[in-house]
Amino acid sequence: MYLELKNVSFSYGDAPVLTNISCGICRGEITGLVGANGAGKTTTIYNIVKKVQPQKGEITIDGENIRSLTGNRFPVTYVPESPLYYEELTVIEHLHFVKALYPKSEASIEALVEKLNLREHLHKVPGMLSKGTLQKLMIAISLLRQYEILIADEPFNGLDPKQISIFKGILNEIRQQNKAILISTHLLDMAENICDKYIFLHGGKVLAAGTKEELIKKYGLPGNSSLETIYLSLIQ
Ligand SMILES: Nc1ncnc2c1ncn2[C@@H]1O[C@H](COP(=O)(O)OP(=O)(O)OP(=O)(O)O)[C@@H](O)[C@H]1O
Repeated sequence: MYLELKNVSFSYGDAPVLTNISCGICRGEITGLVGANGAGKTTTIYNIVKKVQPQKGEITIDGENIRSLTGNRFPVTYVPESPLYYEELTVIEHLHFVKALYPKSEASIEALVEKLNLREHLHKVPGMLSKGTLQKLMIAISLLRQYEILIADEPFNGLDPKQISIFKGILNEIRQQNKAILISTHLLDMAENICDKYIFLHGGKVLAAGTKEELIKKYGLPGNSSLETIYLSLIQ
């Protein structure tokens, strides 16, 4: 595993949210972090992107604790669930700002603007953007950083079918570059459509993890079971 969570537990105050989470993601794969509302997907991501710290356990990348990977040595980029931006900067100013922070990143502003159909919005501030266009700005920003791991929290929120298809194409390119991808979603058909592996979170615990075929075999389910069938049979 490239990124690994080992027995991670986390509470907000006294309320335990994650209990002994152990799982990981590999390079060259898209892993779906799947679970119901409140299962702990965003909190797991917050622990990985260092927004919060686990009270127990550790998170490693290539065997090294993420606490010791500071600055540009921390190879994670992140698409947040709720957009984060500067009210006063336009779309193009956001892109130049992030690009300036990561001068060694090979991503090109021009290519991303083209790919994500952002050209007509370049001189607008975030308050003037639709939800989907704001989400595309968040995706563009995340891809401008230098990274080996892309983490996206409910990235399909607000995207129309064409933009979902474009984003799926981008994810495939990133997978081909042998980078690791973790996507959180409660949309099981979407996860089944794009992910190589799954981590099922339920009540702050890992219920099961693996490829669809591994899960079907492990739990003795019919060979043609959908991800939804697998998930529903496991949470019962
Ligand atoms: N800042 C916070 N303070 C206290 N409890 C929180 C906080 N943030 C989240 N929680 C609680 O932690 C649990 C897990 O929330 P989390 O947002 O990680 O779940 P999720 O799987 O991402 O859900 P969703 O699909 O609705 O985004 C929930 O019970 C939630 O109420």
